[in-house]
Amino acid sequence: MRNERLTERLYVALDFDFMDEALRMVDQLGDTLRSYKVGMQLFYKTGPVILERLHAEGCKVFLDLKFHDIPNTVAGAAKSATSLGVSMMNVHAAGGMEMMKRAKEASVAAAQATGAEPPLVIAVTQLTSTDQQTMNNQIGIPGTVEAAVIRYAKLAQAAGLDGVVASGHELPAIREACGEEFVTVIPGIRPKWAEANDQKRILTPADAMRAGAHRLVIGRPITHAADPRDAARRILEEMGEVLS
Ligand SMILES: O=C(O)c1cc(=O)[nH]c(=O)n1[C@@H]1O[C@H](COP(=O)(O)O)[C@@H](O)[C@H]1O
Repeated sequence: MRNERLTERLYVALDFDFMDEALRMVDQLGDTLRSYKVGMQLFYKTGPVILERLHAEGCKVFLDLKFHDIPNTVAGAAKSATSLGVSMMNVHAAGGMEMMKRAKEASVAAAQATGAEPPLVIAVTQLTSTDQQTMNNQIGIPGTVEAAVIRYAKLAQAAGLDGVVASGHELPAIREACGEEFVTVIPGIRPKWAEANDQKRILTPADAMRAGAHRLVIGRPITHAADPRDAARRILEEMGEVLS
């Protein structure tokens, strides 16, 4: 996976209200980037048609709906999402072993039924907007964020999932606990020139690549930039410098 082209290792988060805005961004970015993340904000407005449009443009799609429900319901959701041809989807690790296992199994079965490549199913660990104080005092999980993330990552791996979404801060510990092949998808990425916004556990693109990230997810530093294409190019350059 680390041999993938650089442009396939950066997913742009299309957090927009309307399909037109999202497609305008894809058009603006052109062939600079071809991998996109569609999350709740856009998908709940447009439904699957946004995925059809992105696939028709030859783009890869990470469907980020963060499933978290009883195992049977999540298995059904994973089956439906797989039928939409996405290349990656996520569930909350906090849903537990059976939920994650059923999601992966349902996804593989749905892909096999049509002869399609099964999407990666990955687990959200602790959100990058959560700091230790929030996790301990509000959510009620004791200990360090890193310990909580590692526990979730090991659970996801035991459930047969392909990887996790986590902040770059926990990357080295995840690699040590789960091995090099376990996919790490890293949001909360902020180049030095961008604002943190609501993200708490952030890393620069270069630091995330240095720490061994498989894929980065970046939204506002690109989509809210005065020149999104230039912002994307600068980020790809920063990632590339680490790899060269
Ligand atoms: O699952 C995710 O993609 C995700 C997990 C997480 O812990 N933190 C996180 O920021 N994300 C998503 O990654 C994207 C980050 O966007 P920006 O903060 O604009 O770069 C958003 O679409 C979030 O929903």
